Amino acid sequence: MDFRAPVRPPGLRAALASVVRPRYRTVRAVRGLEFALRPGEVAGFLGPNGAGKTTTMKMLAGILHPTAGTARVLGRVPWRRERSLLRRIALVRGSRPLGGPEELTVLDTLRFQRLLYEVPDAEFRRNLAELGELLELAELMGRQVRALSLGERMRAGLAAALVHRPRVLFLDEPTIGLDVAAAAAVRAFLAGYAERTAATVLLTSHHMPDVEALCRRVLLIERGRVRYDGALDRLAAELAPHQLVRVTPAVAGATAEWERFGTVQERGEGGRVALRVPRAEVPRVVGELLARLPVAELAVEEPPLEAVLARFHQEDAE
Ligand SMILES: Nc1ncnc2c1ncn2[C@@H]1O[C@H](COP(=O)(O)OP(=O)(O)OP(=O)(O)O)[C@@H](O)[C@H]1O
Repeated sequence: MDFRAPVRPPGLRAALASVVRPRYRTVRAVRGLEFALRPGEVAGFLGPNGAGKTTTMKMLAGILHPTAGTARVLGRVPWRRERSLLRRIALVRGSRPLGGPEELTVLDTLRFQRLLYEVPDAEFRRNLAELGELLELAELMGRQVRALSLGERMRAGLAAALVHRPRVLFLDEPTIGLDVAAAAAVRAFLAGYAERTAATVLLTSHHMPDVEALCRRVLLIERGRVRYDGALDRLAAELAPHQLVRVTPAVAGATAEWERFGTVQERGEGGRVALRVPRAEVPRVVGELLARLPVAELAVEEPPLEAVLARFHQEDAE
C-alpha cells in the first residue's frame, strides 16, 4: 500500500509555491504482508510506530483501497464495500472511539448505528441491554457524546461498534489513553465478547497487558512486513537473544562472581540476583551455578515482553 504524500519545504515562499505546483513523494506503508486468521481466532497485531498496522486494518475494514495486492475478509474483498460484508465487520479505533455528530446523546448514537446497520428491532434491544450492562452504560445513555471523558467514550464506542454483532472485529489500540482501571475493564469486556460470540479479532496495542489478556497468537510486523507469526509465549524466545536466570543462594548473603556467569540485571535481598545470560549458554551456566554455589532456588525465565519488544522496536528504528 503506497500513499502519495505532499512534500512541503518550510518557509512562506515554499508554502505558496507548493499550492501552485504541489510536489509529492511515495510512502510505502505496507508491502508483501501475508497472513490468514481462522474463524474465532484472536490475534495480536504488533509492531513499532509506523510499521503499517493501522493502514492494514483500514484496508481490511474496507476504508482504504490498496495500491496493490489483495485481501479477503469473510470471503469478500473489503474495499468493494459490499453491504453484506460491512454489516458483519467493525473497526474500533481507540484514538477515535466514536464517529458521528458529537451533539447526539449516546443512546441516539446507538440508534443511529442500528439504522445504519439495519439491525432488527428485537435484536437491537437485546444487544443493547447486554452491552449496556457489561459496559455500564446506564448513566451515559442520556449524555451528549461531546461531554464524555475518554474512558466513557471508549465504552460507548465499543457499544456502537458491537451493536450489530460483527463477526470480525478490528481493534486498533482500544486502551490508548485509558487509566489502568478503565483499560482493565475494556480488556475484560473484549475477552468476554470474543469468547461469547466467537468473533474473529485482530488487535493492535502497544500495551502488553492487552495482548497477554486477549491473544494467544501474535503477528509482529516491521516496516510493512511480517517479522513473526506464532504463539505469544514463543515471541520472547524468538526475538530475545538472552534469558534471565534467577538465583537465590541457600546461605543469605552468599555471593559468587556473578559477572562470570552473565550480566547482573537485578539484585535483591539475601543475595538474590537475576542474571542475563545468552540463550545458548543457559544450560552450562545453570550447571556451573548449581555445582559451585549452595543454591536455594533457581529459575530460568524469558525476559518481559515489554522489554523484548522495546529492544526490537529500537533496533528496527536504527
Ligand atoms: N494518509 C497517509 N499519507 C501518507 N503517509 C501515510 C498516511 N497514513 C499512513 N502513512 C504512513 O504509512 C506508514 C504506516 O502508518 P500506520 O499508521 O499504518 O502505522 P502504525 O503501525 O499503525 O503505527 P502506530 O503504532 O504509530 O499507530 C507510516 O510511515 C505513516 O507515516
